[in-house]
Amino acid sequence: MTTQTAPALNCTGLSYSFGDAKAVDGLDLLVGQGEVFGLLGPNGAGKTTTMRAITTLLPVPPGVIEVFGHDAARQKMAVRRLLGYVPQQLSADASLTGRENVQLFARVFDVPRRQRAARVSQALDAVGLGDVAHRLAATYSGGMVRRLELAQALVSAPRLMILDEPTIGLDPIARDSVWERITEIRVAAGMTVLVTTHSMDEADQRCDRLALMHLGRLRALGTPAQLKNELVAHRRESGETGLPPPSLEDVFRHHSGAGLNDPGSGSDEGKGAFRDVRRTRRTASRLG
Ligand SMILES: Nc1ncnc2c1ncn2[C@@H]1O[C@H](COP(=O)(O)OP(=O)(O)OP(=O)(O)O)[C@@H](O)[C@H]1O
Repeated sequence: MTTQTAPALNCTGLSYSFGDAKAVDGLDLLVGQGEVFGLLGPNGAGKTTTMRAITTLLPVPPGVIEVFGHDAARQKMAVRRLLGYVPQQLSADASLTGRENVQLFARVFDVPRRQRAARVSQALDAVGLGDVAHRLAATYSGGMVRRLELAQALVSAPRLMILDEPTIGLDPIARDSVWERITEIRVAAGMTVLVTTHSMDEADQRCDRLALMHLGRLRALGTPAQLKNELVAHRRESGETGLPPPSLEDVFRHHSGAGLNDPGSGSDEGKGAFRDVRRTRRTASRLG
């Protein structure tokens, strides 16, 4: 299989533990080229751990993760060259201008020196920051910072873009603006997108397929419509009648026993609380 025909991502039996705690437990995932694939689940489900393993930031054994046919353990650098990653944490430097932030990533990702200036400008234009690239990132709004982080990841022309909660803490207009840019770039560059979100609307409207994780395991997989239809069928078989058509939120409550925004559930109870505070603070400082 060549990198042109291989799936963007093939994950087979991915497991990862922090000490005795299993964060990911035997996950299988196949993401086709060009898909926008949503990884969903309550806090602590294992989504970020999965993404970090795919980016080669966490060690995995050979034969577990392949990116466009390249083994993440054996061909780490080849995999890294194919990826763009926008982590949850702030990755832009407030004391640099927008352009300097993207230039920094161009150097880190070893974009050839002669192409650098053009690639930096292209990435900034692609996220709609070309005109404000001379301004310090400290003066950007939360949505602009997120778009700047997208530009940082884009400058290496990745074939698989990994976005960990790209719209967290943004207002609806900024969210739409971030997604519009992601969609435009994806179509123009034929990029595959793997994204986590806690927003039901985003998952429903923006993702081609979704995987629901809970406590490190895959609980459901399909298009948003398929997942809702499966719940309709389940309700029919169990004699639950008179309910309105299920939303994605209902689907996730069904599979995980909690809504996507509930901090933890079942044996994971309470694990999300501190993380939510940290996240809110991060977002506040980003906006402030
Ligand atoms: N560095 C770490 N050290 C110890 N445990 C960790 C570490 N990172 C994650 N975990 C644990 O692994 C599990 C999965 O965490 P992970 O961050 O992958 O979940 P998540 O689905 O991304 O959650 P969220 O939606 O809150 O980002 C959780 O129980 C978490 O507490």
